[in-house]
Amino acid sequence: MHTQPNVLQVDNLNIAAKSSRGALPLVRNVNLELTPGKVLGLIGESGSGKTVTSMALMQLLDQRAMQVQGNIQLHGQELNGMPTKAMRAIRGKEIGFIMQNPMNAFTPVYTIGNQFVETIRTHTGLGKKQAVELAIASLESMNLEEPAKLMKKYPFQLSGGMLQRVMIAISMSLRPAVVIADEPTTALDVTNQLQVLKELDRLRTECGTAILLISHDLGVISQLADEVAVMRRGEIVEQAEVCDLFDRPQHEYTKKLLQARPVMPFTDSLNRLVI
Ligand SMILES: Nc1ncnc2c1ncn2[C@@H]1O[C@H](COP(=O)(O)OP(=O)(O)OP(=O)(O)O)[C@@H](O)[C@H]1O
Ligand code: NI
Repeated sequence: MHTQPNVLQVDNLNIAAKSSRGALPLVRNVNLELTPGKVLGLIGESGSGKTVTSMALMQLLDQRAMQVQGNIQLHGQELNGMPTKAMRAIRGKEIGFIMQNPMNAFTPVYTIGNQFVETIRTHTGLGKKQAVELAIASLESMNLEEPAKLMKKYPFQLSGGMLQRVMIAISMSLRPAVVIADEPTTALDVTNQLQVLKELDRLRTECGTAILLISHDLGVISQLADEVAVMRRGEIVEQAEVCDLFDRPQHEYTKKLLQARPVMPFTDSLNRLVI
């Protein structure tokens, strides 16, 4: 069988919170592989370490508070410990990030348009006019109406769901090799959830983007993920192809997670997204 090279490979990731009483382990021995065009789902109860893991991959954890050990390789390039400036060039361009809390992703004092255009221009050679056009097209693809007007607004003038869609538009506009999506649909109503899932699916099929999808919504996971990793208390306890995991969970914890919420019977992933 032909195996595709990994775009993002995480080996032996350990994360600990620094405290006066020493390091408090939050994430232990995590190994993850993201391949082009594939979606890896990450599930696990609240507090199990999903967000901390995703923040570590982006090198967004505060080094004064957290200790991150292990290898995080993007196309073979080590990200862990990379200087801030070099990492900034990768974030957004090579790795798109959809944060669990959209408010944190924006600066309150600049308009949406300002921040969007600035992000595009930082990472591409595009002029102002083309950057504005790209921003507007991306906002439209997220079902956001009157994008030109929207660009003139400030983050606090938008609802959580709208901000979430703007953030997704920004993270997708540069067609990154990797997208890390932390609960991308949680703040959205059903129509917009579907739109986001479709866009993520389009990104992976059209651009071959590798996606890490964190969600507590097993319906979302079953629709989009190819493989699923299950996290419990900072450790991956089980990882399998999505249909195997849903049909034949091995670990007791996975069985409990699946029982906690009724899941739609598994069909061929994503065919159901087409409406
Ligand atoms: N800055 C921090 N300092 C110390 N501990 C932290 C910090 N941020 C998170 N934690 C702890 O790390 C653990 C994992 O939190 P994390 O946010 O990754 O969970 P999660 O799986 O994303 O949960 P949820 O499903 O609720 O989003 C929790 O025990 C949390 O209290
Ligand atoms: Ni989280």
